[in-house]
Amino acid sequence: CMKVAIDAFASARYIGCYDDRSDDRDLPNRAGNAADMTVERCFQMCKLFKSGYIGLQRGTECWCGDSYGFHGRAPEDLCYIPCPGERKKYCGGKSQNSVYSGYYEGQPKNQKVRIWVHEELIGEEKLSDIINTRHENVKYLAGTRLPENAIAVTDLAELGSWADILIFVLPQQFLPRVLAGLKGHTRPGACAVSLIKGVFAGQEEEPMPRGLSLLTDLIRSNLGMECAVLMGANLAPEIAKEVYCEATLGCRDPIRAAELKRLFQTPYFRISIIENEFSVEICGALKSIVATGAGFCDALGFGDNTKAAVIRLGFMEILRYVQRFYGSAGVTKRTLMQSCGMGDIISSCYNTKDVKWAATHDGSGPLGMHDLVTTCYGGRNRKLGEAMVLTGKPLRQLEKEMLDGQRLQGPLIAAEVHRALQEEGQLQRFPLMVAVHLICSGQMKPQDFIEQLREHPEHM
Ligand SMILES: NC(=O)c1ccc[n+]([C@@H]2O[C@H](COP(=O)([O-])OP(=O)(O)OC[C@H]3O[C@@H](n4cnc5c(N)ncnc54)[C@H](O)[C@@H]3O)[C@@H](O)[C@H]2O)c1
Ligand SMILES: O=P(O)(O)OC[C@H](O)CO
Repeated sequence: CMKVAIDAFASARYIGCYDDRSDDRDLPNRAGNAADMTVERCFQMCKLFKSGYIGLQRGTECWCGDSYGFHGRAPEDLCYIPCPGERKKYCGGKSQNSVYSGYYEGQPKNQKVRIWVHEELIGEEKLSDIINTRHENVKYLAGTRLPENAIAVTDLAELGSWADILIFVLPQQFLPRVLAGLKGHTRPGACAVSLIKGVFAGQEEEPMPRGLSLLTDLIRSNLGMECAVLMGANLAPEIAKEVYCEATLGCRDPIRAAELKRLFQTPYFRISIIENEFSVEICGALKSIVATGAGFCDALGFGDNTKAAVIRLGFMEILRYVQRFYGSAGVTKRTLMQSCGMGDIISSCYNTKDVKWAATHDGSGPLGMHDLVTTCYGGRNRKLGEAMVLTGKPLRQLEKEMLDGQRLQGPLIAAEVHRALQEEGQLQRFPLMVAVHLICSGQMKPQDFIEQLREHPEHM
């Protein structure tokens, strides 16, 4: 996965009031006039120009373009003329455009999506050049043809000054660096969506606050914009194959939530919305700890009964954690029943078992999962949890050998959770998460994993 910035919105989204000049139009294409002008009407009129932006002026004029803001932003009260066909919206001022972004049915494929790529050399070629010429990310999503409107860029400042929506999908440990590159270079009115399953582990020079820090809070505070979350039982190679799946969108603003849903949802990628962003994000992070524990179970040769118990106890600990730390924020059990909760635990804990099966049967597994063997996606936490016990190798060595140097998220998150629980005197109530951390950090023998669960509070 990568960080994506896109210039399209699945419906009209107001950007702001911008100055225009009759001798040098900000949005250069005049689509026409309409006495009953509406925002949607102007989008329809601009269809011919395949523009990402529209500007409405003097109530009835419709302008189209691929950029805006050349003459600067104007005070909002200068765009005071209501649209004659929908008086709740504004259609510009005397020399100002009310600018909207969006797209209409049939157009999205023409819109450009810019993908920020951490530049790497693949042989002698730059990864960004490979993506832009061969339309394949040969390192992180090999075998999937990317659409030609997805353009790889390497300059974060350039990306930030261009994108209306910033979508973050990268391992948590790289986020601070990426935010530093974007800071001060984002567009007014831009918003963010985080797909990162993790928690902020802090940086050495900044002592951590109590409890877990959410990555979305880091995005919000660094970039000064709203940040929704999108999490689900989603393995990238399967999504690339357009296999049916679902995800949960956490977004507190119902209008933005509806817009984002229209943007992301496809016939094979179905989305449920819940308001509580925290709970969606925290579920996405904590499931990696449970998946690591499921990997221990597989390595230790316990059967399906034990693994089912581990998954359920992990599930109950996530619920307990969310209620303990985010209960006052109105989190309900409903979140855990979403794709970001139960669904994700299942996909993380079982997927690579199927991969292994597929691999040993010439790749003829029922889900055609052979691709997963060659990528570092599906169920890595389970897989490395298993390998840690089977090989006895240190985690860092396995990360080098099996994840091409990437850090595994489960152990990082488990360490943070352990710290937060210790601060609150809650270690006893979360024996599974605690045991995963102690095993990953070499403080407990894997063989003692199940011993820690015999007196689980769920059974008391
Ligand atoms: N929301 C969801 O439904 C969902 C589903 C699956 C995964 N995820 C999450 O998406 C995130 C990323 O996925 P992934 O772990 O599969 O990663 P990945 O396989 O997409 O690859 C790693 C990425 O890190 C970038 N990178 C490598 N070195 C870097 C550096 N030094 N600085 C900055 N960037 C660097 C690479 O360019 C690449 O894009 C994780 O947090 C994962 O949990 C979310
Ligand atoms: O490979 P994992 O263990 O990080 O899991 C990937 C996704 O989060 C599954 O939804």
